[in-house]
Amino acid sequence: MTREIMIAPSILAADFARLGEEIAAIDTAGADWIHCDVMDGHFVPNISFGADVIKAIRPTTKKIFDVHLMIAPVDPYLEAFAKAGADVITIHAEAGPHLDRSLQAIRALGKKAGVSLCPATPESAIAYVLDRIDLVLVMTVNPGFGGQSFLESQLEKIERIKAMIGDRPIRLEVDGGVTRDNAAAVAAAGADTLVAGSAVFRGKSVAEYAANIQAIRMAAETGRVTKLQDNSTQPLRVSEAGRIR
Ligand SMILES: O=C(CO)[C@@H](O)[C@H](O)COP(=O)(O)O
Repeated sequence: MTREIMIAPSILAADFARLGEEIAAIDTAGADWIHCDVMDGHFVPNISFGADVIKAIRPTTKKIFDVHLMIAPVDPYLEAFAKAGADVITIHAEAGPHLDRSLQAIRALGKKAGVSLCPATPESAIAYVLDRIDLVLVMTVNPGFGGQSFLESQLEKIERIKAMIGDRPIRLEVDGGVTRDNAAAVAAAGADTLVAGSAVFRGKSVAEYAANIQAIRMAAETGRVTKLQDNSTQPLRVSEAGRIR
């Protein structure tokens, strides 16, 4: 099944001092989803923000809030993120202790459930939870920091997961080091939802963010890479409300 490409800028790369304005800017610039990276300094070696920040920024946009929890344990915090306004809650297969139970809890809270795999984790980790998920997130860097280089080794894993998904209504999201230069390969491997932090938030203006988002989208949709100086000429196309489909 071919799905519409969604671009999900990671606000980890935004200016935190102006977070609300930055989210409004990427909304105007054509972001489909808003990707929120939650880090606990335990599961990953960095601390970002928690449910209170998500609650505070929720009113700045109507776009889907795609919340990626890089935390362990996760179960005690699911309700807080659901109440804060997350639409999709993605947890790590490695975070434990009981992936199946946590995924059921996310759906019981009325949210879309996602599962993420670190680069060293094989796709077999999700074999028995496919009926419990709405999204798989393949990490193409080791989680914890923005601005790292894309791990090419993960392309094969994306292809394998795409085959496992088959016709199931599950989105295949890729996160880490995604740029206009590798977006075509990522989409060709089977990804339909592309997270990008540094590659979107480079520049300062809404126009620059829009050009960055459009260049990633064009590469993913057409397989053609847009050169940096060319992208201001590309028409801006925003998908309809960034719905999950
Ligand atoms: O979850 C993570 C990192 O742990 C990602 O969402 C990165 O924040 C993406 O940033 P770039 O690699 O695109 O700069």
